[in-house]
Amino acid sequence: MERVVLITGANSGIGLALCERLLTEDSQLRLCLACRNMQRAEAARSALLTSHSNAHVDLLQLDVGSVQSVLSAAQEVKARYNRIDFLYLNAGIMPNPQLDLNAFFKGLFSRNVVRMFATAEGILTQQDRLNSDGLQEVFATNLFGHFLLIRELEPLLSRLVWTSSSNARRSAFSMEDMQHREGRESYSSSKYASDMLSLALNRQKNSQGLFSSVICPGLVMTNLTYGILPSFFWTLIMPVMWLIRIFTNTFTLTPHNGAEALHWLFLQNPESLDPRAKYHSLTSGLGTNYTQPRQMDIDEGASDVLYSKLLELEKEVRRKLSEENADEEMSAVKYGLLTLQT
Ligand SMILES: NC(=O)C1=CN([C@@H]2O[C@H](COP(=O)(O)OP(=O)(O)OC[C@H]3O[C@@H](n4cnc5c(N)ncnc54)[C@H](OP(=O)(O)O)[C@@H]3O)[C@@H](O)[C@H]2O)C=CC1
Ligand SMILES: CC(C)CCC[C@@H](C)[C@H]1CC[C@H]2C3=C(CC[C@]12C)[C@@]1(C)CCC(=O)[C@@H](C)[C@@H]1CC3
Repeated sequence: MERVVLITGANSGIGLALCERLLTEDSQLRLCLACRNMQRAEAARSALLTSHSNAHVDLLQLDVGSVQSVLSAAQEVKARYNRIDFLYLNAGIMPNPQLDLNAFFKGLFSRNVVRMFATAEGILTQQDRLNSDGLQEVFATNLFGHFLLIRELEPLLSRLVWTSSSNARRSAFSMEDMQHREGRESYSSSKYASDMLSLALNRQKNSQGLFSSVICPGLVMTNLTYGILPSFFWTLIMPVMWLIRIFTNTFTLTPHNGAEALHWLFLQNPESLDPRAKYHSLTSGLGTNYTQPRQMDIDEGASDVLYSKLLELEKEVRRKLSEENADEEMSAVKYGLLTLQT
């Protein structure tokens, strides 16, 4: 039977590389590229069809950062497919990243240098903002939109794979401020929250046949990293990066290498996976790719609390949306009556 794989943020970087790798693995797959920008989605589809001319590649308009868009896209998915074999929750943003050069140079001469290169701990901050749904943009995109999509598609789903990050850190996340309104590490917080949510989903849903995993692709040259330093700079220092790769196998560098763990999970039996592990894409100094599980720093109790808080927020957001829709209908009726009278 034809398997259906839906990938969010599939038009560039790691998501697009994953599409290439999955089509090479199984040319009979039906891929659904869920993207916010249809022009970029079309370009990605054309690129995939150039290398896999008989591939089945569908497009879906989805802005994971918008509640309305997620709900409409979910309706469309339910109309199109009976089931989704794999849902890759890959779309992600890191807006206005700022590198603390002082901390970076201090870190270079500290015992934590390898850890700094692997996780960017202590050297990277972001500036977040509210979106039109009144949610913090990074939280909405990296976590909540995906949560809502899962909730909408649940009966169709069996495997979930989150593109998380080794930048996810417990100390960046606060249960009292899960959207990270206060701090300047919204990316780290959202990725830690996705790790927790994955564990909670496994705890709640494994018995119903739904399995969730998280991966870290390593440091990869994509639009996301070109937002931190310009692409010409990365190209300039590439020899240094290859050198660093000898000491930290987390410098996977290319989207193809970064997609290693995403591809590896596609080939695994879900029962054999560890719900508390993050699966890391790694590349050795000689350029060999492999996947390695590493334990996550997560409490089961806390992950359940986050799950309940997300359910509460979902209720609130849905109520707000239906009130807005009712208001709009009311003004349309009033406007209709007015035009009838005049
Ligand atoms: N690059 C790296 O070193 C690392 C990346 N990651 C994670 O990997 C994932 C993929 O990122 P990467 O490939 O690096 O970067 P890219 O910027 O190339 O890819 C991100 C993808 O997400 C899409 N996207 C962003 N916001 C939305 C939205 N609101 N709705 C729908 N799609 C959206 C982008 O679409 P558009 O083109 O329209 O912007 C793009 O296709 C992210 O979750 C990122 O956090 C994790 C660790 C390291
Ligand atoms: C190597 C160069 C001489 C200097 C590069 C310094 C920094 C720009 C990088 C060092 C560690 C990097 C890193 C990320 C971004 C760029 C660095 C801070 C990430 C935060 C990118 C997104 C992720 O999700 C993480 C896994 C990356 C961790 C390492």
